[in-house]
Formats: sequence, C-alpha cells, structure tokens
Amino acid sequence: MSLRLVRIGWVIARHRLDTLVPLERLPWWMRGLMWFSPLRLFPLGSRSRGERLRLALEALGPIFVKFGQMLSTRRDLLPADIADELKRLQDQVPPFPGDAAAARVEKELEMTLAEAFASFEREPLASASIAQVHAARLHSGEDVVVKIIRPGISRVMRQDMGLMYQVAKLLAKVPDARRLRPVEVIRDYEATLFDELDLYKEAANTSQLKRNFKDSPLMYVPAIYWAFTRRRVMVQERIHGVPVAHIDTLVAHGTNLKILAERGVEIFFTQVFRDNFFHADMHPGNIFVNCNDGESPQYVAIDCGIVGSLTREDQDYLARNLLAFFRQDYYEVAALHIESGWVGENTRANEFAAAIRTVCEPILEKPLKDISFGQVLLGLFQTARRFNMEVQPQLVLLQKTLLNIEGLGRQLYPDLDLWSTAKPFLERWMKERTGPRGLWDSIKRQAPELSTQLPELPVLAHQALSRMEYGHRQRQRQVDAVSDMRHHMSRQNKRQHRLRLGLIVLAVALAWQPLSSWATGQDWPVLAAAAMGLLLLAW
Ligand SMILES: Nc1ncnc2c1ncn2[C@@H]1O[C@H](COP(=O)(O)OP(=O)(O)OP(=O)(O)O)[C@@H](O)[C@H]1O
Repeated sequence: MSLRLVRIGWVIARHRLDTLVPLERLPWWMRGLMWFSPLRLFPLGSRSRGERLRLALEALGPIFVKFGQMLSTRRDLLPADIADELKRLQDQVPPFPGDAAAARVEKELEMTLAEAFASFEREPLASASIAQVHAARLHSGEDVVVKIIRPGISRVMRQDMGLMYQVAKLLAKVPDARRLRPVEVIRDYEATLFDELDLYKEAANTSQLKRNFKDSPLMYVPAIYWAFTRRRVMVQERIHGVPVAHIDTLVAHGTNLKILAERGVEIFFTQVFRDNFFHADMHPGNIFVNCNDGESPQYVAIDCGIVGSLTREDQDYLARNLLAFFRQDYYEVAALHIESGWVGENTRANEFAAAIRTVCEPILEKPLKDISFGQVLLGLFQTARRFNMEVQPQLVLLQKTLLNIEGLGRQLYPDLDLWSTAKPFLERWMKERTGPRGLWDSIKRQAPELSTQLPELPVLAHQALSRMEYGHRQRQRQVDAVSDMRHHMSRQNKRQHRLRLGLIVLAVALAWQPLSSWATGQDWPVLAAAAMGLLLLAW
C-alpha cells in the first residue's frame, strides 16, 4: 500500500495535478501548505490541465483509467475542457498469458480444459482492463467465447478504491470541492466497477436482455452457456457481426444506414420504456451489426455488465418531461421536476421554469436533426442542480446511454431526426400507461399481492371497521368535550356579565345615595338599587 502511495504521489507531482486545485477558494492554511509544497519544484510544461490529468490517470493504471472514463460522462460535474480530454483515455494493459487464462478456467470450472472444450485458443481475441476474451469450441460443436477475469485484479481494485476514498474524503473537507460530492461519485464508481468483476451478474443481464428481444428483428443477444459460467469465467455464444464503427464495411454489405440509425433509437426507447431494463454500456466496441438483410439490419449487443432501470415513477416523469420539453411547456417541465421529487418541494416553479427556458430555447432554435436529446437532459439536470437536485445515478446512466446512442446514430446517418422516431413511441407509451390497458396491467401486476391478502380480508375488514368505530367514538368524545367546553364558557361569560352589571348597579347606587337622600329625604330607592346589585353579584 505504502509503495502504491509513493507511486501515486510521484505521478501527481510529475503531472503537477496540484495546479487543478483552485487556490483562491481554499482556506488560508491550505493555501499556505500548497504554496510551500515541494510539488512546485517540478516544471509545469506546456500541456493543458486536462491533458496532464489524462496522462496521470493512464500512468496510474486501469482502475484510474476506467474512473476517468466514467468521469468524462459527468459533464454536470466537470468543466468541458477536462471532460473532453478524459474522453480520450485509453486502456493500455498488455494481455495476460494464455496459460494463465487456461489455468484460471480449469480452476473455476473444476474440470480440465479438454473436458470443457473441444478447442481453446490461447491467443486472446481481445484484452481489456478487467477481463480477457478467448475463442473456443464446445464438444457439442458450438463456437463460443470465454471471458475470463484478469488474475489479481480484485486486489488491485480494492487497493486503488481505498486510496480514491481517502482522496475523496480529503476533497469533501474543501468547501468548494464538496459541491462535486466526491465521496458519492467514488461510491457510484465502486458499485459499477465491482459489478463488472462478477460475470454471473453479466451473464444474468445478458439472459434477461436476450429474453426481452426474443425473435426481434431489431436486436440479437448471444446465448449464455450456464453450465460453463462462474463468477470469474463466462462462456457465451460467439457472434460474427460487423463492428458498428466500421461504416465502410456496413455500406459495402448494402446496409441501409438510415434504418440502422433509427433502429438504434427504437431499441433504446424500447429498453427504457417497454422493458425498463437498458444496456448502459453502449459504446461502439460492444455493438455489432448482422447485415444478412441490408434493408433490415439487426444489431448484436455484447457486454451487458452495466445495465440500468428506472422506477415506474421516474419512467413516467421522464416521458412527460421529454414531451413537455418539445411542446416548449417549460412550466410543466419545472412542475414535473418538483412533483417527482427530483428537486426540493420548496422550489419556486416560476423561477425554475425561467431557468429551464434559458437553457432550452437556444437548443430548440436548431433544426430537429441537430438537437441532442442527451444534451437536453444534461442541460435540464445541470439547471436542476442549481435548484438543489440530488444527483440521481439511474438518470445519469440513462443520459449517458442516450448520448452514446445519439452519437452512434448520427455517425451512421447524420440527418437522423431523433424526435420523429421517439415522439410517436413516447405518445403511444403514455397512452397505454394511462389508458384502460395501463389500468388493466396495473391490476394484473398487483393481483398476486392482492390474492395473498384475500384470505385475510375478513380479519382486515374487521380490524378496519373496529378502527373506524374506535375513531368515530374518539371523534364523538372530542366533539362532546368541545361542546361541554363551549357550554361551560358561555355560562362563565354570562356570569361575568352579571357580575359586571351588579358591580355597576351597586356602584351607581352608592354614588347616588347622598344626592338622593338630600333631594327626596328617602333612602329606600337607593337601598332597593343596592339590593338588586348585590342580588346580581350573588347569582
Ligand atoms: N460473444 C462474442 N462473440 C464474438 N466476440 C466477442 C464476444 N464477446 C466479446 N467479444 C470480443 O471481445 C471484445 C471484448 O469483449 P467485452 O466487451 O465483453 O469485454 P470487456 O472486458 O468488458 O471490454 P470493455 O470493458 O473494453 O468493454 C469485444 O469487443 C469483442 O471483440
């Protein structure tokens, strides 16, 4: 660990990452420390800050590279120049030897290579930071690929994550950096990273996606061979498509690129809204095309390690947000953000709507083919963050996937009009969700829960009635108490009136007495008045 720390310190110094820290926003004592830091002895060079950060992450190894790649999609957190540079991060890990791969497969499967496969190619098909892929053939004759987790990678990951947490906690102490939520960002990263270590999870995701797109002309997903799949080894049907980035080859195969681009959008919306289960690592390296029929090209997706899903409420709000946005109904967009709880309930809808308008109007100025949905969502999230929107990992994942799909679609067919493809889909979906069909689906969904509660219905009904009866009695008691109190108060009031009147009569009688006896020589009228006053006082 300590050697690793020294190495990290060295990389930070060599690339002068201290210059990324905005000195003017630090507390005075930190500014002092930075001023006398030995890092300042290293030359700064002519490279930009983004470039220096990219080179440092590449020097620190695959876990940091992947972290940088993830950060590059968080344009809501990073300045654009740094995000652009981080997008260029490349894995530069050499493949691990074929013998080590074979040994790992035998250990995980608890059988020899010859028992498992008719043939196994020791030269890898591909090698990445976390896993390596080898071609093989099963005894039953199927061509497969074997994905194997890199030996020792989980130890390196744990070490590096530990260091990242320490740095994040340190950053969280700096007032200005706290806004970037460093600890939460690292926690999100850790979750996705460790998910990628578990090939059982990836295999399960792949199976689910395959089921969702069974017999679909839009997308094909290779089969998993569960008998040969473990946490560190996965065996999957081998596919032979054209990589989607090889546009010339696609054209040479007579592929209709417009249909291909539109199908990409359709697949995305189908996954997000129909299935609520989307492949969230849609970079071109994971997408192939089956060009057997150029007019009906079919995508082939691999690497389902990262998937996303939304809650039913988020699905609803997202669809309504997009529809409201394209109607330019910014007040509705603001109200939806508040209603969904994405921003605080005390947010002023008017102010928020005005901020959204400022972001969105310039975007909607453009022709539809140039509008980026991903940018729209990013703009909305950035605005919402100013109104204290919590970062929602599932929405960030979705927005990142949307950006990927758009980028891909426009590379294939630059005039792709995403909205024309997406709008009918969204409107149909909203209608189904809120119409009789949606109601029926909702009843069907709740039916199992209801049926388990059915036998308890008499008891529940009795309890509910008892509770109602008890509540009714309680309320009656309260009503009675209130009316008693009112009665009591009115009696008190009357008594006070009489007291006041008695006192007044007595006072007047006493004041009148000398005058009355001098004028009439008789005391009885005054005595009668005084007696009446006393009577009123006593009553
Ligand atoms: N089912 C398959 N059929 C044919 N080739 C495959 C298959 N699965 C993977 N490959 C090849 O192996 C490469 C790496 O596979 P995959 O993306 O699953 O690995 P990874 O380690 O997750 O890579 P990364 O993290 O870079 O996406 C693919 O780009 C592809 O060339």
